[in-house]
Amino acid sequence: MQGRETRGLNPKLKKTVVLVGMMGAGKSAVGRALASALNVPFRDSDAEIEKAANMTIAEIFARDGEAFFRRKETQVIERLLDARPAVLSTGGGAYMTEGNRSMITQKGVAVWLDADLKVLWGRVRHKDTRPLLRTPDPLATLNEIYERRVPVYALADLAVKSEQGLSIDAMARKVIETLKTRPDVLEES
Ligand SMILES: Nc1ncnc2c1ncn2[C@@H]1O[C@H](COP(=O)(O)OP(=O)(O)OP(=O)(O)O)[C@@H](O)[C@H]1O
Ligand SMILES: O=C(O)C1=C[C@@H](O)[C@@H](O)[C@H](O)C1
Ligand SMILES: [Mg+2]
Repeated sequence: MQGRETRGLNPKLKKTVVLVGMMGAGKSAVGRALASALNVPFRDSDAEIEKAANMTIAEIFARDGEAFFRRKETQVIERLLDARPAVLSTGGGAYMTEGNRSMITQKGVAVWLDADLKVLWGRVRHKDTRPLLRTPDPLATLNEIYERRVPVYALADLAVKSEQGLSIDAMARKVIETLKTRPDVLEES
């Protein structure tokens, strides 16, 4: 997406934008559109872990457990933060660890994609790929995870509200507008 906001302006990304938030917030989908608009690489920690293991996340959780997955997630995020500025979408649980949070804010900028429970459920309910939601009552589980995590996501450097009906490209444009408030992150030239 090379939108009106970026065409001809050539904004320069100086730090990696790390998207954090709940499952279904749009970190992967919006992250891809954002990277394309800013003309920087797109990385996704979940996809990197799956590629390295040659297994899906559900398979990794089942075979090696969540603690193993979390260790891999931290390693992948650390490696990707040391590369040139990019858009990095994280898994929904990555921002819960204090070590991950401080590493992200030190080397990049954390942007919380803040969607409410109804929007999230509408996006994740038809998919069986998220092991944490494989419970007898996945909506109740999503609600519990949401209540527990929201205060932590709120610690992110920046937040962008994801409203119902806002397209992926529109959301990426909204993130760019928010990044423009931080010239140390996005320099307009
Ligand atoms: N703004 C949006 N408008 C419409 N659909 C969206 C929007 N954002 C995301 N989606 C859709 O919702 C689904 C979940 O989005 P996505 O996979 O990007 O979430 P995520 O935050 O990466 O979740 P996870 O933490 O599980 O990786 C996808 O099908 C995606 O296309
Ligand atoms: O919210 C979570 O803890 C998760 C979200 C996904 O992105 C994956 O990282 C995995 O399914 C765990
Ligand atoms: Mg994702």
